[in-house]
Amino acid sequence: MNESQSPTYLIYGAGAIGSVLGGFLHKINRSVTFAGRGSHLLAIKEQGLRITGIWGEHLVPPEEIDILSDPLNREKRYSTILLSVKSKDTETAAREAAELLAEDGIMVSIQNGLGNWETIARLVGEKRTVGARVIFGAEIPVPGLAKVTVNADDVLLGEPFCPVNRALLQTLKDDLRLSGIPARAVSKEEIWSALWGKVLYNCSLNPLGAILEVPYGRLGENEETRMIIRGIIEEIFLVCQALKVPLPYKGADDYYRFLLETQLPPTRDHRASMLQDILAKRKTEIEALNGAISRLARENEIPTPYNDLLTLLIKFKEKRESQGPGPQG
Ligand SMILES: NC(=O)C1=CN([C@@H]2O[C@H](COP(=O)(O)OP(=O)(O)OC[C@H]3O[C@@H](n4cnc5c(N)ncnc54)[C@H](OP(=O)(O)O)[C@@H]3O)[C@@H](O)[C@H]2O)C=CC1
Ligand SMILES: CC(C)(CO)C(=O)C(=O)O
Repeated sequence: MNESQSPTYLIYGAGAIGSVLGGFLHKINRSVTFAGRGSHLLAIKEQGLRITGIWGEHLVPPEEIDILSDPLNREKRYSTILLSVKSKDTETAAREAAELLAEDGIMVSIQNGLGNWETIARLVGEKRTVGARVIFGAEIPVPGLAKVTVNADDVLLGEPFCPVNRALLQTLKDDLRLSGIPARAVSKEEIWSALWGKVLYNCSLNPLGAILEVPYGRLGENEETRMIIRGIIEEIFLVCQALKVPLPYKGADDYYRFLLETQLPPTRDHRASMLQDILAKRKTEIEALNGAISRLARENEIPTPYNDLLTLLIKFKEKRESQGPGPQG
């Protein structure tokens, strides 16, 4: 991007997080195109996109909603693609979006879990791949409405593999901040460390929240769930040690305290995205979270019974929700 050009944003996966990011970028008059599917996309096309919650109200009226399905939009090449699909859809969505990415553009993974950055890099090249750590919460309570529920820290952006188009990366960070979303650009080491830090957080809370069907806060209040959380964390630290992953915490004890005392309080009322997936009968991101930990642990001969069990229970719940409870309930 040269000085005179403005970024062109494509939100690939206009669900909860993508709608909030796209809606906020629209608020500061950036060029934003939405790619999505289902009832939410239909609703924003017909009635516009409404954003509500802790960061205030905003409406993108229907006449200002730019949807990728417009044939002219499919001819365009976008400078900055924000990939905001669930991890199970990364391969397909990134492959589709790769066709629309400018040669010197960036594709930013706005996702939780392990493996997404590598998949994107395989499809668009390491020089166009950017990682993000997002730790604000968003939901779609009804189609057409995106609600910002909680915020635990700034959005972090960084180059996971090698230098990318830095002007675009800086512009994205500046645009997010200008729009009202706290964001920072960080080094390669910090973005990996932040991704794994978020994996620790999601692995500790999401499957338990989804299995027990309670908000995050309840998991920290009960001795039983705290014991399980501790087991999950200790196993992930063993895997990180074996893989030499630079975690932003000194050890399992240190992180356990940080989770309970610092990270949990501002997100106490949040229902894990994994719980929202189960309730909506969607597949979860367990394979990119505890499932990925179990796989990496097996490769390194590390026993991870807590992560293995939670992965199996979530898979059972996914099937039960999609196939129905059966005669015994
Ligand atoms: N929601 C949250 O609070 C947070 C989420 N995250 C992470 O952000 C990522 C996105 O999560 P979230 O916004 O909740 O997910 P959503 O399911 O709300 O949004 C993803 C959207 O992308 C659509 N989609 C999937 N594949 C394609 C495709 N090939 N083409 C077009 N649209 C597609 C989905 O449609 P369909 O539903 O039909 O599959 C869905 O509408 C995840 O990795 C999540 O872990 C991170 C922090 C917080
Ligand atoms: C919303 C958030 C950031 C929890 O704070 C999350 O990561 C999730 O629900 O999976």
